[in-house]
Amino acid sequence: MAAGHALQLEALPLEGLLLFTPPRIEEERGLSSAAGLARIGMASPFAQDHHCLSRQRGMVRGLHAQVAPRAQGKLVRCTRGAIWDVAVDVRTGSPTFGQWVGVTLNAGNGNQLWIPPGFLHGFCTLTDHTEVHWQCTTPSDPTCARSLRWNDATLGIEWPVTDGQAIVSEHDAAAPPFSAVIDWFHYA
Ligand SMILES: Cc1cn([C@H]2C[C@H](O)[C@@H](COP(=O)(O)OP(=O)(O)O[C@H]3O[C@@H](C)C(=O)[C@@H](O)[C@H]3O)O2)c(=O)[nH]c1=O
Repeated sequence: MAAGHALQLEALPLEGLLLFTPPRIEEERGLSSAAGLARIGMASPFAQDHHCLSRQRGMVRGLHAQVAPRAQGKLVRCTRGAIWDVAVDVRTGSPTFGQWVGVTLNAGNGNQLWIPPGFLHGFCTLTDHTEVHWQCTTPSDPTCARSLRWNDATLGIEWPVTDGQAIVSEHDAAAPPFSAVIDWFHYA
């Protein structure tokens, strides 16, 4: 990538969350963008790739995490449309336990959210036909999967949809409340 087009990196208010904006070179054929965690001294330990399509605006997926021995970090990007992407700190002992951060990820600027193990993840589509891609540090393992109700009042997440507008899966609608989070992760 040409000099002067650096990867932008923003540390978000909850320790461990990082927002990347890779450089994008616009040229006559379209654009080119390259980013590598190695550029900022992080290993790139991804074990699995996911790609999902949400047909409608206002679809909420989450909140999801995987616990040990398959605790999972994720690097999330939106490759078509836009999402409101949310991470919740559920590391027991963390000074920000129960706090959340939300960012808009969109295909236009290619920004990416790094969510380390210890956070729940969820998103709401802001456009129809939204595609999201994420890389995970561990393979999916249903025995380690944990969910929390996306609209739990204790968390107070500001979603761009009301409870009545949101389109959620049966599984996510039946997820337990915040009080179910008991020692899923430990703050180191
Ligand atoms: C995650 C996963 C799903 N599937 C299948 C199961 C199901 O038929 C379909 C959709 O699965 P889910 O309902 O779990 O998909 P979804 O609700 O999109 O789950 C995702 O939500 C976001 C917020 C995350 O953070 C992700 O890690 C993941 O948990 O894909 C697999 O076959 N392998 C996998 O590894």
